[in-house]
Amino acid sequence: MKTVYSPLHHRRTATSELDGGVLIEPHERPSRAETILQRVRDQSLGEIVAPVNFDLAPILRVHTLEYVSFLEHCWSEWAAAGKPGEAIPQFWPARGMRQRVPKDIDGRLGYYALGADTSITDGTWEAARASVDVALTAQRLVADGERAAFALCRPPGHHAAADLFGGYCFFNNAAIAAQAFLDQGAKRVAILDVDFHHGNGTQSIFYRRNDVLTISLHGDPDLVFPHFLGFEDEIGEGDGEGSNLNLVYPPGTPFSEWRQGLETACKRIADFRPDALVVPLGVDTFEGDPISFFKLTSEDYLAMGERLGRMGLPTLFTMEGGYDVEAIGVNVANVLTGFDQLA
Ligand SMILES: NCCCNCCCCCS
Ligand SMILES: [Zn+2]
Repeated sequence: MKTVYSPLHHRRTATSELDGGVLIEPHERPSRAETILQRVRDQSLGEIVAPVNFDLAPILRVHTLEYVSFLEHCWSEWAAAGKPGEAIPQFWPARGMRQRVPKDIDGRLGYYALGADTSITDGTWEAARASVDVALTAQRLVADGERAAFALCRPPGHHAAADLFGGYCFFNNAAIAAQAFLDQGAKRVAILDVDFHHGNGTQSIFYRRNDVLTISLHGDPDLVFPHFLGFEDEIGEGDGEGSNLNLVYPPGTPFSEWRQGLETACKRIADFRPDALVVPLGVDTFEGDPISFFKLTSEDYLAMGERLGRMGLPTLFTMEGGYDVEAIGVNVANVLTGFDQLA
């Protein structure tokens, strides 16, 4: 399987993440992508491909123009306001407040943020754009006939909604790629999010549509980020009713439990008869992950990949979460190896 990678992810090197009331070194750090890339190379999983540069058009098929413009100018506006640290939202249009975009950068940051865990810094825009190019280049490989491709995206994307950033995400790489399949003639696309956290952004982007089936297996939002979406009664709305499936699991969930959800998801996808499958691949389901609570082992990722391969669908993997940096390379490569073994 080919891997698409861009060194421009290094432009996203935030130094602060607000966590537990203090600023820590961000969990979502450059070494994640470098560790994965090294393992892909060590395992000779396939060619490493540089991305093609795309313009804003594919992004604007998913995200609003105002949001994109906010992301492009946020850092310069923040710096121009003389703020000493990295751009961290502090004020939100909370319940009972007006849902409008103010002029002031503090107000604009809060309007477009779903959390304060994701600092915006110099270079974030460039890295987020490159991450979309990585996803769209991998999508093009699959659309042109590759059985599968791995978009080594950083920053990740599955928490980003049409006009929301957070959870370390800015552009929803998987949603943009899914929309690209449709714009290139696909009738139906399935998105199966295996990250530990609910793919809230992806769900909300396609929630009222029936041409994209969105499925997510994740930790109980009552107990973990994103907290306010991802419950099992969210099945889609309007034309999209029945096109969203959330499978929620408790702390300590092992692969033996998790894989039953994977089976349910695979059956749902087979019934949907998609032309392509997009897999937002987070490996923060790993037993050693510092911010999650499932108990998958590194070997389990081989079985996960193998099951996905058995779907027999053109498949695009987009890198999402996974914060045990020591283990992330093995865990990601195991999914891809498991998938490929059926090639
Ligand atoms: N104390 C943990 C803060 C977690 N912040 C959001 C997690 C985003 C995961 C993206 S896959
Ligand atoms: Zn995650």
